[in-house]
Amino acid sequence: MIGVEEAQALCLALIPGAPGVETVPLVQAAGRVLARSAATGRAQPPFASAAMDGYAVRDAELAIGARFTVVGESAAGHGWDGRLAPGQAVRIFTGAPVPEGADHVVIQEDVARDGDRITIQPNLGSGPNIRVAGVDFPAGFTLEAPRRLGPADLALLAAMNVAEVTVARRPRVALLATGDELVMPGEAPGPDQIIASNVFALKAMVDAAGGKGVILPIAPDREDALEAAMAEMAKADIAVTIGGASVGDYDLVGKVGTGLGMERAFYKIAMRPGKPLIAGRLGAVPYLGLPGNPVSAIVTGHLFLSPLVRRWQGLTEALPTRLLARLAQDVGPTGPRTHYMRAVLKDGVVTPFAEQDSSLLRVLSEANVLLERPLGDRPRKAGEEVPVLPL
Ligand SMILES: Nc1nc2c(c(=O)[nH]1)N[C@H]1C(S)=C(S)[C@@H](COP(=O)(O)OP(=O)(O)OC[C@H]3O[C@@H](n4cnc5c(N)ncnc54)[C@H](O)[C@@H]3O)O[C@H]1N2
Ligand code: MOO
Repeated sequence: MIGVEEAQALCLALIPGAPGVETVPLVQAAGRVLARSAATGRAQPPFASAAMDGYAVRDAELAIGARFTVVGESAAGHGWDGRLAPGQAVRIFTGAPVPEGADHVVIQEDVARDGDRITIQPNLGSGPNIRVAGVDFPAGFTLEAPRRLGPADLALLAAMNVAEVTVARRPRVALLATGDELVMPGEAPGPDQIIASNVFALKAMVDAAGGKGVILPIAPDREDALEAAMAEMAKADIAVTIGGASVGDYDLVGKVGTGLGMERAFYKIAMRPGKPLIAGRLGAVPYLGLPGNPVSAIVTGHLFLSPLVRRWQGLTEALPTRLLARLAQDVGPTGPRTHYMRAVLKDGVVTPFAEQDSSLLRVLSEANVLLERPLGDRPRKAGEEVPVLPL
């Protein structure tokens, strides 16, 4: 069995190359991955601008008790287009262009005004309260691709006067639950049946990673039906089956995949939960066969499927975030598989749940991190630093 890191590398290598792209207006670009770097011809601010409301003067003339004549006004959107002469001041407001000749904005709290005369008061601050042209970004600035566009990026692009951006297409991820025991929520289960659950988590994870999760009709444990459903999945950008990955007589996914010409990258990894994971290509499409146990499917989804969706969009940083936290309690040694324990992280301290069975959705829903216990690890004491993966 291969380790998690090696498996993740093999998995990411299944991605065909540069993503398909589309151009969208800025208002639709939140969360999308920038596929072409965006450049601007503008500087921001485009002119030296006031950072405070007050009076623009010459710095060299500033002194407590100094007097100036107010000769004009510069407001945001309406500058004053004269040139400041000695002894003159211009009334100025935040965001307004600083007039030529001025190099200091005295805030109005530091000034006494009488008609068109101002006198500098003893509480004079240091200034200069001016934002130089291009201090935010210069003309020619480029926001580099690839990059997931967050709220601040959208504001930055807008300030750059970029109205539309070229982003990676959202990959269509086909999610196929398999098993005679499954019905969809809202249907009437037979006495030996349960409700298909993990596909809903996986769709949410795919969507959050920037893809479009598509839940297909449940495939029964019959070779012909599974073959038809899996062949259909090869039309998606990423194909995922859930369940039927293990060694039971009705675990048919590997066999049917092989019959369809699946090129296998690996089968089984040294992790718990999630050992019977399959990865490969169905036709040209990256394929994952996730184990059926709800927690196993969701944990392997977090470690393998979400990264695949991110890498498909061209992101180089595709793997889950890993942080360090202190153990709340002693934990024992690990066995031959890296254990991803469901746990709660609070104030930098991580507490694993006592119950770790891979069928327990209620425990998973209480967890906010996976506590990563590397295979073959020694016992760890309360207070030791350990890696955690936020969920
Ligand atoms: N003899 C062995 N038995 C098992 C092994 C093994 O190595 N030797 N591995 C175990 C491990 S680890 C896992 S994980 C499971 C995974 O098996 P499968 O991927 O074949 O999953 P199924 O057998 O189809 O289902 C397992 C379990 O999960 C339920 N399930 C399946 N799909 C869904 C779904 N979409 N939503 C909710 N629940 C689902 C299914 O009813 C079973 O209870 O195999 C172990 N066995
Ligand atoms: O690894 Mo299975 O995924 O233990 O339940």
